[in-house]
Amino acid sequence: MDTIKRPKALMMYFLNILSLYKKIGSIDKFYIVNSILTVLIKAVHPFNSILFLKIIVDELTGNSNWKVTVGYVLLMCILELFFRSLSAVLWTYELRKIVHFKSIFIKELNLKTMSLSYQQIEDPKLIDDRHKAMEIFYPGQAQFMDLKNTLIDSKQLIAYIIQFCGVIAILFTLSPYIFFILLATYFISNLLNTIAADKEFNVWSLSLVNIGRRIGYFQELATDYKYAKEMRINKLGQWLVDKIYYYFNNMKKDVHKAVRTFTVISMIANTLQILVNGGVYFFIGWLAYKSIISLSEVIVYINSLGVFVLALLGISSCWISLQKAGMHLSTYFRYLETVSKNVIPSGNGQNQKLDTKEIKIEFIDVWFKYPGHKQYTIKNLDLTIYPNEKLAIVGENGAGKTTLIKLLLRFYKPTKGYILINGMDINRIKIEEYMNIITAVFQDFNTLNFSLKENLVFDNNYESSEIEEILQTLNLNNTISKLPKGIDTELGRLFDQEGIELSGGQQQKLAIARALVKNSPIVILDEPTAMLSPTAEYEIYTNFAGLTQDKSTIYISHRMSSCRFCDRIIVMKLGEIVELGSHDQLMQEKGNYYTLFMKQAEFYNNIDEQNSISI
Ligand SMILES: Nc1ncnc2c1ncn2[C@@H]1O[C@H](COP(=O)(O)OP(=O)(O)OP(=O)(O)O)[C@@H](O)[C@H]1O
Repeated sequence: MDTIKRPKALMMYFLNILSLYKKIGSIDKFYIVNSILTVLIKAVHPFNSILFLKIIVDELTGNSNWKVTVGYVLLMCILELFFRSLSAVLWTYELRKIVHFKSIFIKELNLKTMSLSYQQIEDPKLIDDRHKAMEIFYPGQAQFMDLKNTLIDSKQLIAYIIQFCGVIAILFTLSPYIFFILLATYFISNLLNTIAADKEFNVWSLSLVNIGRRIGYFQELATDYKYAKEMRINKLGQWLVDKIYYYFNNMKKDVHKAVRTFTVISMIANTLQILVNGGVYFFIGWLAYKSIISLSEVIVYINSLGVFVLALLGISSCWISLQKAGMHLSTYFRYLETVSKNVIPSGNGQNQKLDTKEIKIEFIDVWFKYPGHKQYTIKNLDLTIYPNEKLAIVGENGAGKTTLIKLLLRFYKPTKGYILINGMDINRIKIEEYMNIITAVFQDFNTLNFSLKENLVFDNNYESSEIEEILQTLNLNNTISKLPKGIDTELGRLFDQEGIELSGGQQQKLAIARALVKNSPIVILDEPTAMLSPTAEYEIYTNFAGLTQDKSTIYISHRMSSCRFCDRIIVMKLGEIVELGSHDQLMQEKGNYYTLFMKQAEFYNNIDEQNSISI
């Protein structure tokens, strides 16, 4: 839970903003020069009129030389033009660069997220950190911080402090007492505003970010095409709209709470400032009335007081927004520093070369429980998958089949035991290299709103003949060749009216084709064929076996008949292997496999009799 603890926290926020500038400086040094110039121009600008007005009034009330007076007026205007033009140029550069930095930072954040292990991206703490880190670039419901405002406010703060010091020096010459009263007012009102901002920020950070995420999610459910079917079939429209409304109401309450405290405290601070400023104006007037100060001095003091008030307000609002930004940047930097669990500690067999010609996979006494769970999902598992073997895994729902695959894919590490490939612990192989030797298609595979070709190869280059052969084997080539743009046709109509919607079965074939195009020596199919008819599944698996002759393949299917072509079949129950052998062996044993197989055969035979559908 992030709450502000001073003064250590303030120092940390300050250092965070400094780190942000350091990071930006490493991308573009000139931006730092631009920032320094911006601060100087902004700091000095108000003194142009203060100084020249005094000189002009002195001239008018003294020598009264109109030529000199006009000269001063012209000089003041030229300097004013110079300050404004330079500010505009610096501002344009600033805005242009902020877009550039945003794109670099978002890229960095995305790469960081992609580099994290599967287990890490499931961690709610990390999900929260990522969400807050992204908010820097896309300020959402929670309105935490915006990169643009942070960069601008940090420069403004320094400029206001310089202005403040300048006018304080001028006001000191008016009266040291006035100086101290103004200083005390500044500290008290700033303190009050900071307390108000803390309270407001805590409401935002502790409550609204979560509500904001929820609302975002419901919004997605209501508008995203992929949920449209469920929403309509189950008539979820009103239910969802009510939920969004409910959370907006909750948000409203928290916003009211935050804003009420902020308003009351700010009003006290502002009243204090107005009273003190009024007192000082009165004092200046009295000094002029008593002829203690001249007309030009009255103008200088009044202008200085105006700059003092603006600088004070500026310091206060920048200070508040920068505290939020500094705090938020802590999460941002923490997220960027999260070490991926995929990274192998140095000196741990890193960079060992793996012979990928013949792959032998060994599970040695593997036990696994999901993070935060007490029960083991995989128990006491010993298994060897021999080079080019076709292995099927069957078992009831929840038996641990997919979990076993997730361990082999390094989404999680075994709690106990080892998984070896050609004798090497898989967790010692570089993740990029590892992902080249293994591929998988899951039940919940995704097709993307890109072209069919991109869905197959992403950004890789493959020979067209290789892709053709695979598409032909999976019976997809006919469908694709009839399309006007062929393999370049976009999938889905989200971005292209001419895009196509594939049937569930065609999508599954596409996902399998994608895995085959990757040409990895280990291929896993975790029941991606559920939408296919038993005949189509059987055909695909048999053709698939032909395409993967020189690969180690693992199949998970609830259709026993589809596993018959495999060299061996393992039956899992409650995380353990309870049977292992070829189809014939297991049928002879008349154990779990036999029972499952016979039940399904009976079921399909009944259907067959009724509907003349054969498996
Ligand atoms: N991310 C997770 N966190 C916690 N528990 C999980 C997670 N994923 C799966 N489980 C649990 O682990 C057990 C095994 O799940 P798994 O998906 O491996 O089974 P399965 O044999 O593939 O089942 P199915 O045939 O239904 O796909 C189940 O009890 C499931 O609830």
